[in-house]
Amino acid sequence: MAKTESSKKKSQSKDNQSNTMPNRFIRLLKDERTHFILGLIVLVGVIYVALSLISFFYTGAADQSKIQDPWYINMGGNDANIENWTGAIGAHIAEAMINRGFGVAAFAWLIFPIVVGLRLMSVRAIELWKAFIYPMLIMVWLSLFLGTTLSYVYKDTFLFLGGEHGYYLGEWMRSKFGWSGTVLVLAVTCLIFCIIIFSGTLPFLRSLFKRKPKPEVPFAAEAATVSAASMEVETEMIADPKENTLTIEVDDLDEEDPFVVGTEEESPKEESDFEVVAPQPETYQPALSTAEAHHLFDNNKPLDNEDEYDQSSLGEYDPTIDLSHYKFPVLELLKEYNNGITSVDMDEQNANKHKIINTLKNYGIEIDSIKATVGPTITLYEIVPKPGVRISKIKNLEDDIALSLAALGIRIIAPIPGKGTIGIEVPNRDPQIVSMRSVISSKKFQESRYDLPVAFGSTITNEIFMLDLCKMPHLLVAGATGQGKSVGLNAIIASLLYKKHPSTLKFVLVDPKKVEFNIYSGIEKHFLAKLPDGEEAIITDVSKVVQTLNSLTKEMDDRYELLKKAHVRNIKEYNAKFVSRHLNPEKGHKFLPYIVVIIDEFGDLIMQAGKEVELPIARIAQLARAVGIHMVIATQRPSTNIITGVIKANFPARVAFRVMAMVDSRTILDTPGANQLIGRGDMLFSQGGDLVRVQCAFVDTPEVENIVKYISQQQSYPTAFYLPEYVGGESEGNDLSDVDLSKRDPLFEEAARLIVASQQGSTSLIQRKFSIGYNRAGRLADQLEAAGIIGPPDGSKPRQVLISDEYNLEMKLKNL
Ligand SMILES: Nc1ncnc2c1ncn2[C@@H]1O[C@H](COP(=O)(O)OP(=O)(O)OP(=O)(O)O)[C@@H](O)[C@H]1O
Repeated sequence: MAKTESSKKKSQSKDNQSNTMPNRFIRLLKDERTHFILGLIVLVGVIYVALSLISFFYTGAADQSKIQDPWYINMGGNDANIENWTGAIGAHIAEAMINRGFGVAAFAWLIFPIVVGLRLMSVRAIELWKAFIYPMLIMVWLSLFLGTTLSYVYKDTFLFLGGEHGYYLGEWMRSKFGWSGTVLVLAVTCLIFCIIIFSGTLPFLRSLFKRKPKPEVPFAAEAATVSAASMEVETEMIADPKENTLTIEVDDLDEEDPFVVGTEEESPKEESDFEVVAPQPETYQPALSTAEAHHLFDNNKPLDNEDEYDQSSLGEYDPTIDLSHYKFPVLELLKEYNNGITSVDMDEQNANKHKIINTLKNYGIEIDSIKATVGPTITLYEIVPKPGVRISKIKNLEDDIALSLAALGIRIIAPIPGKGTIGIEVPNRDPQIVSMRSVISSKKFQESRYDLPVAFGSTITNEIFMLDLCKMPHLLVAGATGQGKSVGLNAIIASLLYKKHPSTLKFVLVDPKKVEFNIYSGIEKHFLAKLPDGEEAIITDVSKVVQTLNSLTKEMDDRYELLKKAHVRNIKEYNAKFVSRHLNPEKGHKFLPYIVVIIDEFGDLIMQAGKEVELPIARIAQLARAVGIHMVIATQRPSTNIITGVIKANFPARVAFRVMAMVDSRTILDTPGANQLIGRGDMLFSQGGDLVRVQCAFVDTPEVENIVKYISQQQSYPTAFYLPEYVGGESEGNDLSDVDLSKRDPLFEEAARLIVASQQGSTSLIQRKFSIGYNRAGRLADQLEAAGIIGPPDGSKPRQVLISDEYNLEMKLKNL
């Protein structure tokens, strides 16, 4: 009972406290209605003052003589017969603001109270400092301008257009700086205000200093101008023919623009600055003549020009000597699909820009700027969100943006690595073909000094995308059927054919589908490698594939043997030593061409031959880099039973064409993305985690036929390049296929370290060191052989140790 009494008292005293005068007053001030009423009062005041100012122009002359006290200090003065519409007070306000103050510019005083009023009424929230500073700057300047220029009429009029402020300040400036100084100050301050206040000023001023487009660079100008005109877009084009870039700066005056001039939510600067860039291929060359092309490629050949002949007569060996008249394929064999130039459809660009901005806005995401880079098939919109926007929020809008743009293949990169922006990739309405010809004729390809140059195509920013297969060192290509895989493989082969002499490169082509590589049979004696008893150089039969792969592992072991004898670490050093005649051919030394193994539909092989194929592939992938054997394997079934852990671990470079499911993309690239591609050669390249979106160069069957015909008509070697005969099939090979590396002996790693440290592949050493029986040591040796750490048994001699140091061993153990 007593408790309730005391709590009652407590609540009463609380009520009393909250009802005290100051509290009530604070509540009143916070009340929404109070704000509205105050805002309304301020706006009414503004209207009153505005009317007084307007009225001043009509009644000022008549009232002038009645206003003795302009600042209205003596309010009890004679106010009779004042004609100003707002009475004596209004007349005095107008007189003070206009004539005694800033002239007509005095209207600028009204902006700030309007903004305050609207804010109080919660009608519009505009930043107060902007509403104060900008009008003040304009008022001071305008008053000075009018006061200076119209000073001579001040004596004859009741209306001082610049006010006394303008007049006296102008007088003072003229006395200090003279007329010309005053004009200069006015001009410069005007420019500074414009730069601060209007965002279009700076691009406009810059464009005045930039070079005008030349008539001989007409690309895309027409399209852009036509569509720009139809959209009432003020478009300014700057084309630099030397850099082959086209920059279009757009001042979009579209009334649909969501910003309202003068509001702070979207200032004109932020959305009207829409830069569209369509970088052109760095050096696009029109078709070279055959003669020029010969010249070009002859110069590029590493060892096939006349200088080298001279050097060989001085003692250097020339590996190309047998086919010294070999002519590299010429550009004319390839087709021109377009002029290699990306045109810009401003209509599309602006529409996409608006849709992106509006979609983001619908989800409450404001942006600072947006820029478009137009590529051959994809446009990259780079946006800078306003501070405070969470990146994951934008990333989650992928589907909504795709829906609003009604386009497939939208990819959001948030953030773009190395830049502070967010990228939205949108497919172009009219995708352009990147021709193999434009890629081959590019400066980058022509001047490349890569050992195995592979030109894939063009990036979004129209740069030629090239890689050195030697460095990759193997490549995994995957993509659903019909998305451009075969074209991609042909592009790889074609770029190598354009750069390599038959003496320096051999292909092993595996084609279980039997249709893709048949076209290359014409260059068998120039460029293909095969088994000595192989009838066809293009391998289509699964049993032949197994034999060929095993033969390649033998070639690899033989090459390692040669490298070891020559005391060099890799094929490059070996060949250099051989060319300089430091290696005796009588001792089995020979010039070693690179071998590129290309396997189309690797999935079919794994399904049919399983481990028989996987193990040699894994072994070659692990070891063959140093001896110049590189693999490109392609599959349209990117499932985990085909792209196994062993394959993935050994193929760090991967190309993904479009796949149908995100899980497939993850299998190939370890990340989603390939499921969002648009097909027809749209691909993602990944190495070490970095993803690059590339439009694969298109090379059609007739073009490949032309290249093959051009080469096949020339003098060739008498036969294809013969791979060594594979002899270990019945004995060690069979034993090894029984070895299951997933069930390794617990001593496996210790034994491997022992063998590599001692460089002795001896089973009895393992037996002794670990005090184990002969059978277990033998099993360990077999496992070490299957893992590619030691070679096969060699009679009574210890087995060869294939790993030279502990570092390489650790890498290998990690990948097992
Ligand atoms: N880079 C490209 N540029 C333009 N179009 C392309 C490109 N690559 C492929 N295409 C188009 O896609 C079609 C299919 O390409 P391709 O034959 O390479 O597919 P694929 O993935 O090898 O299919 P499959 O696995 O069934 O052989 C081509 O005929 C061509 O029309």
